[in-house]
Amino acid sequence: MAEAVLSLNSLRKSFGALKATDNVSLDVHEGEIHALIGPNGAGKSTLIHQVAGSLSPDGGNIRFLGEDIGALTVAQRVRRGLGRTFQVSSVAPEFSALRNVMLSVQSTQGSSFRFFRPVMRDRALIDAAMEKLEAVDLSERANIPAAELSHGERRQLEMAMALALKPQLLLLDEPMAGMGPEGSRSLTQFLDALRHEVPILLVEHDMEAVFSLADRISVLVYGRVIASGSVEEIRSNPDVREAYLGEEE
Ligand SMILES: Nc1ncnc2c1ncn2[C@@H]1O[C@H](COP(=O)(O)OP(=O)(O)OP(=O)(O)O)[C@@H](O)[C@H]1O
Repeated sequence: MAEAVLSLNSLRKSFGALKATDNVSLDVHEGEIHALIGPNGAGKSTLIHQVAGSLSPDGGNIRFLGEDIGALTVAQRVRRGLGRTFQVSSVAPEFSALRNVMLSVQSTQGSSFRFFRPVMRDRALIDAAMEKLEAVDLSERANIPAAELSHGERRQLEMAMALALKPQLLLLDEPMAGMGPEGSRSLTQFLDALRHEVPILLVEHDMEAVFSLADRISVLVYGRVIASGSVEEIRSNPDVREAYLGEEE
């Protein structure tokens, strides 16, 4: 099997006596959605922050595209192709949706656009940004200031901005949160297709979405992975039912 796009090996992180990440190993391969689930406080966000680079692990390592990225900053990881829909791709509320995505596209272009005339540069940027807005079904709202978008539309915009950075992997921390049923359904469809372009590490509380999307699921409880496997394996695992799913049924 080809090397994983992302692999976490024996990752550890404590806050005082609390082991928020307790020897976690997991990986994400090309073409897959690996979902990370677990009760509140299990350590999902803490893990995502370590991968993104906003939190340093106490031990273990993180390999991304064959490279140990543990010493890299958040921005360096983004430039390597580690994408996400929070924090880094922060939306400028006064700018239109289009302008926000153009800024993301521009940040991947380096200095190459300087050699074009300004109008040409804008045309190319606009086309590239519109393509991303179309991908997330937001092109009709391209000229609306981000501040005037609905919650769901804003999440679509964040996704377009993340995709504009040409990620090799996407970290999604609760993308369904605050979406209505229709928004969740259309985002589920979108992610279903997106996995073939970019693999995804998905933290999500919406079990319907997780069970319909995940190729693999890892279950985190008190910082430890207590089970990892296919949707069916996780659904039928007695430890998982007791520790987690049972409380919802
Ligand atoms: N900066 C911090 N300092 C101290 N404790 C922290 C810090 N960040 C998280 N924790 C603790 O670490 C544990 C894991 O928290 P984390 O937010 O990663 O869980 P989670 O699985 O993402 O929860 P949720 O599903 O509610 O978002 C919790 O007990 C939390 O209180």
